[in-house]
Amino acid sequence: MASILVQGITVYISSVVVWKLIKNYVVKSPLDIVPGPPPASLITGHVKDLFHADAWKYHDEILRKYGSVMMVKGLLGERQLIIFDPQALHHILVKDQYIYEESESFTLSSKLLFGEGLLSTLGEQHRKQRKMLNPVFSIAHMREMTPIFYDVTSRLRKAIYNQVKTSPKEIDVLHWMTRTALELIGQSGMGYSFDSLESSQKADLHPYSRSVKRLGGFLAGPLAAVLASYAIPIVHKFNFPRFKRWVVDHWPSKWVQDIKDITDVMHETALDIYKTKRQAMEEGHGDDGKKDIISILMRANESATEEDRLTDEELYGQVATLTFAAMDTTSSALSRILLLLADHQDVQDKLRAELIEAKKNNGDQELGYDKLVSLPYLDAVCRETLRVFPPLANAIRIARKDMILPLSKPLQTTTKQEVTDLFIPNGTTIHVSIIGANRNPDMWGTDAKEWKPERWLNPLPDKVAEAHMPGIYSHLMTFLGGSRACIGFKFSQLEMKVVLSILLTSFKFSRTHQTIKWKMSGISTPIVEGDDYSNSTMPLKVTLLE
Ligand code: HEM
Repeated sequence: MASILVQGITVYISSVVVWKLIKNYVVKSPLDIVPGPPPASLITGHVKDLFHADAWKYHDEILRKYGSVMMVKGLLGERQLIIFDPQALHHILVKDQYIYEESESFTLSSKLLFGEGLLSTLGEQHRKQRKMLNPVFSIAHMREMTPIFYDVTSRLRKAIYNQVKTSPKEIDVLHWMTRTALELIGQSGMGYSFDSLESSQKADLHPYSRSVKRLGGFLAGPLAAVLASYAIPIVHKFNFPRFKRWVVDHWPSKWVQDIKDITDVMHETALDIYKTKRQAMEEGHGDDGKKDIISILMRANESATEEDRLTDEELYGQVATLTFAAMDTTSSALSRILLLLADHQDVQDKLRAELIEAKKNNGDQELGYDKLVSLPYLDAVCRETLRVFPPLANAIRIARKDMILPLSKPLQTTTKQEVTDLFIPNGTTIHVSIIGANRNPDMWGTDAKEWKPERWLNPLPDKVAEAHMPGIYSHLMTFLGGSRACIGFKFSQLEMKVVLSILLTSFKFSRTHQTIKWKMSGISTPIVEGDDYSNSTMPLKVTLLE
């Protein structure tokens, strides 16, 4: 009986999906039937090229050949835009941000994974959540949290020291950066410990981070795109959670069962953290004066007006969202920096010298927030890495109605027409090319693609400021701009700087014989060339300094 019911539901959902595909991409291909300037003649590639290992070469190619806008074929044959023209980005992310919104498939999938947090809400609800959360990420709170960062990172140093104390060793740096990032968001975000960082076994990765890593593999590819775009919105319309759960439990597909197990682990972990905090608060002990993000948020929420107050579901949603958003992004950035330092030993030596000198001048004590964030060379290395290699190369938005999108610079189509704005039909998918914006030679000069930390030690070219790129960080789009920009960007910088200051004053990092590639679907992740795509690793040789 159960299997007949599940089969019936499968047939129903499949037919609705097939019908929607036909309707969207055959009957109504929006860029064909709506009048306006001819962006279709910009079509030059396929969106899947954005997800290859080393896909930034593709963005560089766009820059070289087409300027700052390119039209590509989507995974299902539909037309999508890749854009990094500054004025167009200002419209998409700031001026008309409520028209160019996150896609329904993204917000609904986020809701399934993280509940009612920042990543899955839109409009008024999102605005209300940001209003409560923005103050929690203030510099004052970052300052207060700095000792927690040092405490966790000292445990990381000890773990690596134990492995390399007798002789240099090959260490999977990504593994350690992921564990550290998770423990840091656990301790400073929720006052919760995911990982003592004592064991050096790979198997000791917390089930939460194992699940997030597996999830990345499952969500890449056309099947996940079709499900997220078509099946999830259909299923979402049925408001019978227990019935939906029953169907998922009986669904005869290993893929679905694996995703279910992964999301269950993520959900249960976040719920456990949230319930413990809520209980401590209700019993009037444990949370008073705690400096972690969720404790501060819960206290602020208690005294907020009725109209601003977040519900329990929304508070739980922030726990799940922050844990996810903080882990792989910052560990990807830190792994990238350490790889670049391994390739540029001169930069590594110079940075180490700055850190040792600063600590010496601080009475051999670890630097506090203000001294650490103002170290010029450390800052230059971090900025330059986040510019050339942003962990998230693209952000996706959907036009919710027909729009005219102005451009900073006229654009030549492949049929040699010049256009100063683009007609964007309702429903068009837009890839905000973060990496294209950050490497634009019109702003950064002819060496825009090169990694040169020194460029931040001198005044930036005038064109950088004149472009008015709407990014919240250093004229870069790495953390995006507008009201959905990354809320944790100061947190991530503090994390990077504390980890680098501790590791580089204790160890030297160099390359092994293995070649590292970067997988670019979602958050960039390193893999060893020739290895399975789902096995992200980044081995480096680590030597204890005298
Ligand atoms: C190098 C590290 C990081 C990078 C490059 C990064 C980048 C980004 C980007 C590009 C977005 C916008 C995504 C979109 O709208 O499509 C975003 C959003 C977000 N990030 Fe980060 N992030 C980083 C670290 C963090 C950390 C450490 C936290 C939390 C402590 C965090 C929390 C969030 C949240 C909650 C959002 C959603 C904001 C909203 O929709 O209002 N991120 N991040």
